[in-house]
Amino acid sequence: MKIGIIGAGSVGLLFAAKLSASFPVTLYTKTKTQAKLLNDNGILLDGTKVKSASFHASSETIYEEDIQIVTVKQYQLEKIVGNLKRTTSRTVIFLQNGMSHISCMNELAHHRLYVGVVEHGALKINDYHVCHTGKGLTRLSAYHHNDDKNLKPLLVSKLAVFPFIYEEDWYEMLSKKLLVNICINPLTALFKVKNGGLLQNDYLYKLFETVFDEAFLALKLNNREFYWRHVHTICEKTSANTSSMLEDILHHRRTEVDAIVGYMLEKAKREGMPVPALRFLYFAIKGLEEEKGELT
Ligand SMILES: NC(=O)C1=CN([C@@H]2O[C@H](COP(=O)(O)OP(=O)(O)OC[C@H]3O[C@@H](n4cnc5c(N)ncnc54)[C@H](OP(=O)(O)O)[C@@H]3O)[C@@H](O)[C@H]2O)C=CC1
Ligand SMILES: CC(C)(CO)C(=O)C(=O)O
Repeated sequence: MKIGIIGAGSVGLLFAAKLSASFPVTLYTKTKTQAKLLNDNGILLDGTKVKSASFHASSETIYEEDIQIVTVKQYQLEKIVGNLKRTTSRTVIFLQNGMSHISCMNELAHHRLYVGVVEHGALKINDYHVCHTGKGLTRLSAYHHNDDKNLKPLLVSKLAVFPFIYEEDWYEMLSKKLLVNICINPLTALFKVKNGGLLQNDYLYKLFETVFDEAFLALKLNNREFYWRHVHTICEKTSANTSSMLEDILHHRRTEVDAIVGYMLEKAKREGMPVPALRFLYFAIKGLEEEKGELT
């Protein structure tokens, strides 16, 4: 079984490093320069060159392997989706944060589609060097087509140090992660605090809970206590983290606010549900993105 990984950023490089130990992997880069660097040097994982079964990098967009794992950011998906529309049926796994990628998956109904949640931490050091900053697992769930012979080798592969877990309900799986990201990311980016800051400051804690309640209602989930405990626990466990949204703001990069809060605003609008705290957070983060650190 051959695996294609589309996007050679933090997650793409980590997945290529880990999966190429057991499977033939093609890593699709955005530029020819990065493909050449990867083919010349291989992948460095935490400073050590990875021993690959068969690894190749390419900037072509042929995507001919049995499984394609898409690791670009949500706002970079349009081109990839366009390319995937033209390829014949294969197994395609989307690993983006947030939930707005679901709408573009409806354009790819001829593929066997999966969504995933990455609970690892990955940090790209340069075009061929990645650090595995947090050891976790990857959850996968069928968007449609749950009887897929291509996926089985991945799920049962003996990648004990890089496990995959199958989840029955994709909506519940993505909603759980979305709730975590919507409660933690925008507030930490706005107030420039580590994740734990939301638990230590009584006023930020009130905002944290307000955001949770609006998002929980808009997602139309049951069992508030279960989800609240989940979000709380992740915030405690990652209390020393700088959230990815705060990192993006500090480095003057585009954030994933559209995929996270933007998705929720659209959903609430369709349901006719007022979500004032989420609206405020959305525009606050868009405003910070535009500021680029300069005094105006
Ligand atoms: N990093 C992490 O620890 C985690 C990340 N995630 C999620 O995974 C997703 C990916 O994150 P991450 O890897 O950090 O993001 P990165 O920005 O590091 O990686 C995305 C990569 O895709 C490349 N790319 C963009 N467009 C194309 C294209 N058309 N063809 C090929 N490559 C392309 C980008 O190039 P360029 O930069 O030049 O645009 C970049 O190298 C996000 O949704 C994120 O939220 C989830 C959990 C953990
Ligand atoms: C879980 C959390 C909030 C950890 O920082 C995260 O996923 C992120 O920063 O994007």
